[in-house]
Amino acid sequence: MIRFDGAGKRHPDGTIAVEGLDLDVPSGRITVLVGPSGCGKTTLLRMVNRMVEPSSGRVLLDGTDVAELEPAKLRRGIGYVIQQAGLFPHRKVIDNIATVPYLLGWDRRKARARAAELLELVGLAPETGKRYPFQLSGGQQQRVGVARALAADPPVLLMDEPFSAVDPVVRAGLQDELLRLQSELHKTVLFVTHDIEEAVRLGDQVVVLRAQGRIAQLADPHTLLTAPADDDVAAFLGRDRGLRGLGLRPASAVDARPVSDGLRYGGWELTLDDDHLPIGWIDRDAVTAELHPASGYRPDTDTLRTALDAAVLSPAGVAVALDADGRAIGTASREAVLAALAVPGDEPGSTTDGATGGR
Ligand SMILES: Nc1ncnc2c1ncn2[C@@H]1O[C@H](COP(=O)(O)OP(=O)(O)OP(=O)(O)O)[C@@H](O)[C@H]1O
Repeated sequence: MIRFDGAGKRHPDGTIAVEGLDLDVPSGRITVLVGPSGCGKTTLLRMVNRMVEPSSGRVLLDGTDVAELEPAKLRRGIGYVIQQAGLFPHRKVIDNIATVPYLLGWDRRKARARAAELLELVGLAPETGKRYPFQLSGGQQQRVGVARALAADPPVLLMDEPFSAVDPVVRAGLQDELLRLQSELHKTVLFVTHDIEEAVRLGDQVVVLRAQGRIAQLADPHTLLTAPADDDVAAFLGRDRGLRGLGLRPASAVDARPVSDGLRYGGWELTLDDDHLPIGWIDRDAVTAELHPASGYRPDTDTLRTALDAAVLSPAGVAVALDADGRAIGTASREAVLAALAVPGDEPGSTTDGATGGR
């Protein structure tokens, strides 16, 4: 775990970059620092690997004050990914990735074998390793940057706006990739962005900062979107924050009506075959028994967004909950899906565990 314990930074010219922050960054999770330009995000991130020394307070890594650790050694145990990847232009991709293993004194063959493994892990073809950074696209360079940060298998990853220099489509791909990697690797990730969309997509917890590194809110993405701490946070989250929450909440949160409780909604009836596979909706008042497509969602793997989409597309306004074999297990109206967006018992401004508040 990384702990900021009253960590502050006052520069010699008197600028207070960070006033003094208490924050716990839990192990094995992604914590995102988000906030307007100049609020101190990069300063906080760099305090962890001692690229910035706090002028007050401490930063603890698994209980040890990083100030007691030798910087070069500390940094070898912390992956660091920055905007534009920051690759060495004169070194082949494979050697860029192997930078830290070389520094750790691994022999060349072992270091390159590890780098080749990492190329694959971040979704790049083996031949990419032989190229120079300028021969890669921006998105590919960022992948190399991530691979390089992971080379010595550090438990901690610091990521400073790593995806902000690429276009939105590539960026979404890189975000997916990071989530996939994290589901395998379980690193302690501290991720800086000024993009709230990225923050709620990636963060297990999101720390919204105001000027001088003060915490405006610390919460999981869903709580943040549905219960912003105050008007400033709500404004920062944007007007469509409620809709964005749909993509974050699992469809299992919907209180679906079991198939055994009936398949009629007003004049519409869902027909199933003998195996409970949906055939379609029938308008019971219509003269002909025309079948209308039944759209469904998987409660175990989909989000509320998919469930709502299925409900909206259905002529009855009802989504069909399906099991892994496509059998109907329940039905959920638009209203039922939307009701799942509300978090019972959550008070506006509540924070998650691990928050120790700002000063
Ligand atoms: N060496 C320095 N001397 C004086 N002030 C500095 C120095 N480095 C940073 N600052 C100031 O500290 C504040 C925080 O900077 P920091 O780079 O941490 O912000 P940030 O939130 O990462 O910003 P951005 O999103 O624009 O990258 C800013 O006001 C910045 O101008």
